[in-house]
Amino acid sequence: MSLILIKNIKTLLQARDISYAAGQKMRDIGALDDAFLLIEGEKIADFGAMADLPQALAKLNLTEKALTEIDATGRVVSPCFADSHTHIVYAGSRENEFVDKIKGLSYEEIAKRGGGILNSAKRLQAATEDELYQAALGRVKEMVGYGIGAIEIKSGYGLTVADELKMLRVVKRLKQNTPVTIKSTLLAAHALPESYRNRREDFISLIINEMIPQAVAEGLADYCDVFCDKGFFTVEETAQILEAGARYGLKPKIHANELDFSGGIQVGVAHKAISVDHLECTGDEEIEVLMESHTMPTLLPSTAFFLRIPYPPARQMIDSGLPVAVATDYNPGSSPSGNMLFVLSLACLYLKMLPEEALNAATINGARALELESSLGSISKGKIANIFITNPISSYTFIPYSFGQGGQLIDTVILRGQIVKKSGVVSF
Ligand SMILES: N=CN[C@@H](CCC(=O)O)C(=O)O
Ligand SMILES: [Zn+2]
Repeated sequence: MSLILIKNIKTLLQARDISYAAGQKMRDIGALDDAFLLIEGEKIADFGAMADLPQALAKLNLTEKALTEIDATGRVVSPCFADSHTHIVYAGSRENEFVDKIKGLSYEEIAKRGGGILNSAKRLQAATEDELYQAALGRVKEMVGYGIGAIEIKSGYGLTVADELKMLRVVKRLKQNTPVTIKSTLLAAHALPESYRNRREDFISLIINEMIPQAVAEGLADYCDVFCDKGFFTVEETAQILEAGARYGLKPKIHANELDFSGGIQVGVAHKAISVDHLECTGDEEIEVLMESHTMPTLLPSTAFFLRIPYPPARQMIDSGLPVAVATDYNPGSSPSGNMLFVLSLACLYLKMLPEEALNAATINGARALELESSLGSISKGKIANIFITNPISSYTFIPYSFGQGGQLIDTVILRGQIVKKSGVVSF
């Protein structure tokens, strides 16, 4: 079995067994200075202070094992980020809408003119599964370069039975062919197709009677999602779809309260959603509902940045005792970037989160928003060894501080105990 020893680590983050961090506890990032980390096979075997390394090594039979040593002097080592909300299976970009937006059109106005999600749907329907797979694989590699080791990927640009399944088959291939931990979500209720303009109920029936059963029969979906917001799907429609999903064993992770106080948070919590995501329009009432739930509030600051809409009240949420996760929402319309490092900077600057809170939100809380907290998100013995090593930096606060960095901040990424990024190059 392979053995990797990372030694002389300047600071090891999340060095503890934890399943999520909420409220005041988000200020603690479990930092251990002058540390080592031992990886055996796919898993974290041990970690601790450098002073304790000889004892840890004595416990291992080194003569039988090939040992790779990495000197992490001056570097920060962290569990990889878990990006719990993305739409990275898509065809073509939407920079023409970017220009419309600069000229003053809102997201909803662009959508009403046949732009937005319907524009991406047209392009996706014309693309082959292979073309979509190659493009999405490139995005997965790019995201690994930013230190991401787990990704949720949604459908929602297909909008026909065949095309939604085509998207989910691409996600299945990514699950099988990459070392990244991937979860897939059926988001058939992402936008109402033009052909259903005057018969919404027919589209809801199609989702309930065909898309959900077929996606589940092929083993293509882990979760079920609805864009519950003004101009998209109502609370009643959302409830109908989530109930149908539940009958087929799909738990909800939903888009809620991005464009309005839509009731999305309430309907998500009522249906025991694993997460409710976006939450730009959140007030006291919504926070109270979240406080009484196990649902992870998931914030997507690069979307608010790109759409120039108000940021969600993260400070109020955390100060009320809630946990929050952050994710990239990587998609061609509202967040054309999978750069979690930039998301951390936005979380600090505009969500007013402390660096420790932002790092918790992107690691252990992101893992929890994917139900992966028992195997990922912290440095605990027995968890899967998904970790990144930065270039030499002055402190972990440098990560969100140095905004606009590309993946060059991250020197090495290890996924399932294998080095997949070294000296800036991702390969798998
Ligand atoms: N808000 C809904 N869905 C995506 C945007 C999709 C698009 O504009 O293509 C989001 O999460 O931001
Ligand atoms: Zn989204």
